[in-house]
Amino acid sequence: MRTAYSVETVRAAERELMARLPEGALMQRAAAGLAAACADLIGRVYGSRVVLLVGSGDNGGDALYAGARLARRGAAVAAVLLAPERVHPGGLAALLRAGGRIAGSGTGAGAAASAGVGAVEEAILRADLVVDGIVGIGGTGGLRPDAARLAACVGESGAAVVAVDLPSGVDADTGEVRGAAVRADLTVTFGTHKPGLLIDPAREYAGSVRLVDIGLGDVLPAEAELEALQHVDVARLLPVPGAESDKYRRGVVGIAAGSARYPGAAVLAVSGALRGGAGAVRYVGPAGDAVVSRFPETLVSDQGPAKAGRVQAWVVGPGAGDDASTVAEVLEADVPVLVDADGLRLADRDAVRARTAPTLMTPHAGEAAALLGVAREEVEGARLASARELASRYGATVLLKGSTTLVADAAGGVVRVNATGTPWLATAGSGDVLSGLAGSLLASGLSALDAGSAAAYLHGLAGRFAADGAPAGAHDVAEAIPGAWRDVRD
Ligand SMILES: NC(=O)C1=CN([C@@H]2O[C@H](COP(=O)(O)OP(=O)(O)OC[C@H]3O[C@@H](n4cnc5c(N)ncnc54)[C@H](OP(=O)(O)O)[C@@H]3O)[C@@H](O)[C@H]2O)[C@@H](O)CC1
Ligand SMILES: Nc1ncnc2c1ncn2[C@@H]1O[C@H](COP(=O)(O)OP(=O)(O)O)[C@@H](O)[C@H]1O
Ligand SMILES: [K+]
Repeated sequence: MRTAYSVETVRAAERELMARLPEGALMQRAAAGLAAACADLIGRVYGSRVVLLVGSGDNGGDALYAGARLARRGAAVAAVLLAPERVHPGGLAALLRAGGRIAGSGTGAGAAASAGVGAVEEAILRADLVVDGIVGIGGTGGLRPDAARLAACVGESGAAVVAVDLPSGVDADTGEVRGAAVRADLTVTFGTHKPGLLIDPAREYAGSVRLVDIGLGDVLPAEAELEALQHVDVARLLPVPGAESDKYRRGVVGIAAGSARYPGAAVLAVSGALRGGAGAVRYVGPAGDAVVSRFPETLVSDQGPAKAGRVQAWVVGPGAGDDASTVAEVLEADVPVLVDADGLRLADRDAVRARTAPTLMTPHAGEAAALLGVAREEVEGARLASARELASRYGATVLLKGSTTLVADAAGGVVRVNATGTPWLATAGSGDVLSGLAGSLLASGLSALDAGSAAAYLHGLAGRFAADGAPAGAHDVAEAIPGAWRDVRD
């Protein structure tokens, strides 16, 4: 499991750890890891041109100490000081001792970045490596103008960019980016991931992320704010039939989807459900012929959901058009229900809130925006807050789809994030496959949080396998699910 902790939690853990260690020890651990990661990234340190962007906090201190290590290995290191009068004194002294200099000064100590704006920009543009130590977890609000200008200049440079702890300008706790931010090739983060490193849009600014162990793990609480399942975690969740299994024990998933206008949505939801581990897939709705001709193993009912027979979880909504009564009927069932697509629009909020069995809602950003009464961009810019808010309003588990998929429970607690997907998944019908898959996992007994996050994981992986660098249709994604499943279990 990859976990991420909020700034508040990190601060508390940091205090506890610092009290046990000699002063400065944590920063030395951080700087050592940072310098090693920089060296790995650029390959050859000796003779390389390194520019440090140094804010007045400890993030800048990390950059300076790491810069000193690189200077000792023969790099030409120049520090751009955003607030020279408040720079980390020990870090600056270490850099100067190691032969580094202050950018814009030409000679060494004493001059400020403001002494030569042109020189600073030129240094950034000519650098092999830029180390962004402007601001880390101490950042608040969007970058201030001086810092924003530097971030823009970094964007124009061909240098490799390493962010210290976080790319400056992104919100550590939420993944929101307001205004300018540094775009990094690599982010070297200390002690634990921060939620922002795993959630778009900030995740995109971070590049690849390397975690440096500074000993914080021992003092962090058991429950994180955010967690990302890995192969082993998903493998543990996936239902595997035993010797005594039969199709009912494995779970029956009911799919109430499709319409005369959109029969394909029913077929795709069934295609996902058949690969989700349930023992049987039952279909109710007007697309029975289309479903059976593609998947003869489906149990098709011409009755409504209430009379369709035994079902351990329902999926309702994909391609449902305006069939509000089926959505209402499914919501009355005392089994887990997944509500997707048109179902999200048609579901009565009070009916969802009144349910006692789990409900899993699976909106994309546009659907979530409509439910929250805000613009789509607002949801895309603040995914974590949006998923949590929706979960709380509906008293349901919410899986917010997109480049990073989030799954949040109504009661709060840890939020799961999934990043196995690929932009190739942005293709019509791939969400229908996901809802069938997640519904199937619900039917086999997983909680809404586990079913949603395991389904998102498999679906993302299947998308990668199906696309493999070329466009794939939603049905290709469904067909790649068994391969994803095997990959996870291996
Ligand atoms: N946690 C750990 O265990 C360890 C943490 N370590 C490191 O410490 C870092 C945290 O250091 P920190 O607390 O000194 O804060 P930091 O991120 O440098 O920011 C404060 C500075 O930023 C400024 N500033 C604020 N907002 C801004 C904005 N929008 N735009 C521009 N500037 C802005 C703010 O200015 P001020 O408000 O004071 O004027 C102040 O100068 C952490 O990220 C990690 O790198 C490691 O060394 C070891 C272990
Ligand atoms: N840029 C992206 N990167 C990764 N996954 C994506 C991206 N865009 C969409 N997806 C995934 O593709 C699926 C699309 O679902 P959805 O928007 O409901 O499509 P549809 O309604 O056509 O079925 C979701 O699983 C979503 O997470
Ligand atoms: K930074």
